[in-house]
Amino acid sequence: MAHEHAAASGAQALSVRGLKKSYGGLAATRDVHLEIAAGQVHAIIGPNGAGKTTLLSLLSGALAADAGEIYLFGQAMHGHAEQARVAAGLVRSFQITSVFDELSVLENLQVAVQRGQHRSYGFFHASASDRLAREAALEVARRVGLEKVAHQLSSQLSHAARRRLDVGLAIACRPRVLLMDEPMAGMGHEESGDMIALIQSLKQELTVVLVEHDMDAVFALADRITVLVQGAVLATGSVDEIRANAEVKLAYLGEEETQ
Ligand SMILES: Nc1ncnc2c1ncn2[C@@H]1O[C@H](COP(=O)(O)OP(=O)(O)OP(=O)(O)O)[C@@H](O)[C@H]1O
Repeated sequence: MAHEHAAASGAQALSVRGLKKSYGGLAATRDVHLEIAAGQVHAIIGPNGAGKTTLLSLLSGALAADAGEIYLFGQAMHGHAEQARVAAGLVRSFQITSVFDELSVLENLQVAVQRGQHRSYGFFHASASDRLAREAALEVARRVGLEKVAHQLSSQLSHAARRRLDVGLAIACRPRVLLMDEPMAGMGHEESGDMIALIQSLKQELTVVLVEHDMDAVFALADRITVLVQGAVLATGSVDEIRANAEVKLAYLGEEETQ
């Protein structure tokens, strides 16, 4: 597969150059440059209001950047709408609104598979394509540990199961780079552990950009960490480099002191 080849050759999954976004007078993203290697979990951390969610929204295309370039395995994504980025393999998870409460887990996954289908099974006619979509949806349900509740209504899921469904919906779109916004939010210790294991398992297939406040999860998962402060990149490095970085410690200490 091209993606595996890319991972093996150390290719950049995502390159971000000079990305900028202001809300009125407030610069939420200031000239952000990022290089995210294929097959890695790359965490984005930073104090509240640092611009992490804004950055993910700019990458997914939910927000239009004021300036800058975004490349997915060398292919320009800037200037493309969100759906075109999804089709190219740049997919954001945890957009809770994308779950249809009145559909079962499996039906939700099937809708997501069919949305991303033109990339893979577009040449089959409708009924064969429906069957393949259902099989693919079942496979995704297994993949995220929801096979036992596959026929339950999505509205009946626990919080943790719903978050797994969010991951499943994103995987169903066959991402090459998965953007995850606080996957551990609102989870207990054990549920977080399960989510960490799930994200760890995804690394074999894709690249993950992870925004997360739970530092235990970040340190367990990340190959590289980028620290954002006031919309700008303060530092990028390995877990050990970031933990030892005096400027990073100061940025967090500064936050604690003001709270
Ligand atoms: N729609 C908006 N309009 C105006 N300002 C906004 C908007 N969204 C975010 N901001 C501001 O932009 C800055 C960055 O916000 P953002 O949500 O991206 O940060 P964050 O790092 O994700 O924060 P948190 O960790 O609290 O989720 C903050 O100062 C925030 O108040």
